[in-house]
Amino acid sequence: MLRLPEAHRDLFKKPFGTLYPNIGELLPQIRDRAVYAVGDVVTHNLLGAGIIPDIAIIDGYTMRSPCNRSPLLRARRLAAKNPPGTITDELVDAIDTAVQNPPGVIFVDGEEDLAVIPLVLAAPIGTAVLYGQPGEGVVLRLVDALAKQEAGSMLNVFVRE
Ligand SMILES: CC(C)(COP(=O)(O)OP(=O)(O)OC[C@H]1O[C@@H](n2cnc3c(N)ncnc32)[C@H](O)[C@@H]1O)[C@@H](O)C(=O)NCCC(=O)NCCS
Ligand SMILES: Nc1nc2c(ncn2[C@@H]2O[C@H](COP(=O)(O)OP(=O)(O)OP(=O)(O)O)[C@@H](O)[C@H]2O)c(=O)[nH]1
Repeated sequence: MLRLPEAHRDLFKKPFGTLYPNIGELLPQIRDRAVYAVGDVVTHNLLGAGIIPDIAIIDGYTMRSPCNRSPLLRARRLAAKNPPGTITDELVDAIDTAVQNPPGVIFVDGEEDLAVIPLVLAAPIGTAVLYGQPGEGVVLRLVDALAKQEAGSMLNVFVRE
């Protein structure tokens, strides 16, 4: 697995894209795009806005029950262990499987926040990636060459264990 050194955590606390106070404000940006969501609240709010993410990465109970309802029922269901502060090979493999055969819901046993990095690296150009910024709102990153380059350099600060 890859571990995020304590010294570099701050690098990941600032938004890795554009911060919006709510999903409603970014809807025009993601219409006609594949949407990948990281987090239970983000996924819940996308469904509430009538948007079914092509990939949802969640970790908490909040979403487990709604995932048994129609919108995501037909999605491939994957599981991956991922302790806080890490990116496990299991999570990366689940992301690759879901990207190759969407739609998919990845249930993370642990913490899903850092999944944004491998997700941006695996996502096709043009995909909209959304994740929650605690207490501030939702971050949108449209996947382009720069996003992949930045995600690659963020991955470089991790230590392989
Ligand atoms: C820096 C991050 C990614 C490190 O995550 P890590 O896996 O080590 O988990 P950590 O124990 O730090 O956090 C556990 C959970 O508490 C939440 N959290 C973290 N810091 C705060 C905070 N200051 N206030 C409220 N909630 C917080 C996070 O959303 C996270 O889900 C995380 O702390 C964080 O800030 N996440 C929110 C932003 C995010 O997802 N960034 C990733 C984009 S590349
Ligand atoms: N205002 C607003 N805030 C949001 C939205 N989505 C996420 N957030 C914020 O981001 C935080 C984390 O969102 P998520 O990562 O989706 O929620 P989560 O999966 O329960 O969070 P962790 O498991 O702790 O990572 C939320 O608690 C909110 O503070 C949104 O649509 N609107």
